[in-house]
Amino acid sequence: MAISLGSIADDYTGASDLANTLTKNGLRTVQTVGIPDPSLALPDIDAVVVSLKIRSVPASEAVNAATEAERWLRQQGAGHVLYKICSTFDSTDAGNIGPVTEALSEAAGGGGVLVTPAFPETGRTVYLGHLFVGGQPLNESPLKDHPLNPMHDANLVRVLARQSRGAVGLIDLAAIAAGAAAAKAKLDALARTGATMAIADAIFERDLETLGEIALETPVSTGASGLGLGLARALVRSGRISGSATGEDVIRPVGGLSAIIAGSCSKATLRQIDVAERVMPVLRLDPERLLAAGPDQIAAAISWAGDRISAGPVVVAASAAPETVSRLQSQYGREASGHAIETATSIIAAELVERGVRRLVVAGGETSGAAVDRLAIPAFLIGPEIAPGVPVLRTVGNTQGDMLLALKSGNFGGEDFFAAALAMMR
Ligand SMILES: Nc1ncnc2c1ncn2[C@@H]1O[C@H](COP(=O)(O)OP(=O)(O)O)[C@@H](O)[C@H]1O
Ligand SMILES: O=C(O)[C@@H](O)C(=O)COP(=O)(O)O
Repeated sequence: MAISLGSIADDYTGASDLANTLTKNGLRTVQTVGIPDPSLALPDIDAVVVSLKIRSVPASEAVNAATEAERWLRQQGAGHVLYKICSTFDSTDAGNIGPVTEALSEAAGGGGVLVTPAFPETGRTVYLGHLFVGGQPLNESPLKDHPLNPMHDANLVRVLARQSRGAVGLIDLAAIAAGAAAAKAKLDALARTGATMAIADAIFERDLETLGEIALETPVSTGASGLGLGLARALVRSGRISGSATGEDVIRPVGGLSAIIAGSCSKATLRQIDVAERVMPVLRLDPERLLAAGPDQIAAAISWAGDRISAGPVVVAASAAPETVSRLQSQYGREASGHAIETATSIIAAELVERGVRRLVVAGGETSGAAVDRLAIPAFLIGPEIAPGVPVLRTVGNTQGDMLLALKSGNFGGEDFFAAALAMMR
């Protein structure tokens, strides 16, 4: 198997978002969880997205995991490696977007790296280096209240520079509108002046198509699904792959029971939980009691779900509004509370799978990572899209047999997302 495109995703929902975009744009794609064991049989594919859980870990840990994944992807034939980050540039002044991008670039021989989180399909656009989420600058959007990485600056040149060793430049929309050659010349000129990375503006898909063409001429790029779209379309245009991927056969029914686990506290997920409550039982975990008396709360949640699940899907949610999240964090610390809740939701997910759940929806990036790790699922095939950025996934090499999953990024999906997802998972 020689792949055309390799990607390293900094979280698991982001990985399935990217794999979905690549599949929709014609690349036969597999999402692996970490570097797969050599014994895992993968089908004939054009692209691999290696899911890592490195968005909110110490930078040195993220760099080590990502460079190891890059080495593996190059061994599989990848000429270009995309580092998949969040379309909201989810990061802190300590990293990990800058440190990982610089390390991947150094491993590939250096040169300026193109960076853009733009993903117009979900309302993420970049203009003059400033990220907009829907109609709002990043720092005024709900991401200002993110439980792990609150975003307080929309100027990505500034944000990325704070977490990087090298200088950061800007390829503005005017350069991109002038075409691939002009934009590539700008990237090269910035690199000559010492910039290790350049934030690229992008508002429309055509901008991402231009950026994809440029990125393919370099060994490494960093971006969200929008850049994935640009790269995939550039690969298909170049004739290097046939562009005939389809995910329909991936959703062959698996049967079994179904459940939803939510740990995202994003505005979209909070609304989705409220709406689901009209049509299915919802258990709202009490995070304060969960932190104070973990095992009892977890056992109670499993028992609550166990009593109801044979009659239909249930939702178990830790999610809470920003005020509640801040209260808990000031008492227990940001990382400790996030980690304890992720552990709890992952145990609940694994216990429900033990009790026969084979169709599972998980809301939240970190939450999904913890759940998939506990379930020890090695890889996924990519099925049809439920909502922009969220495909149905079918497990590959899973010891519990085939399962269908949806790993939903906190901010993605319409208000009826949970029912819509389960309607596609039989
Ligand atoms: N009630 C709560 N209070 C504090 N933190 C919470 C609560 N519920 C969930 N969390 C934590 O918030 C984080 C949400 O991150 P994540 O799962 O990545 O969601 P998103 O996709 O919205 O970013 C996780 O670490 C989760 O454990
Ligand atoms: O790019 C995106 O917006 C998503 O793919 C993503 O990474 C979102 O992160 P989470 O909300 O933490 O899942």
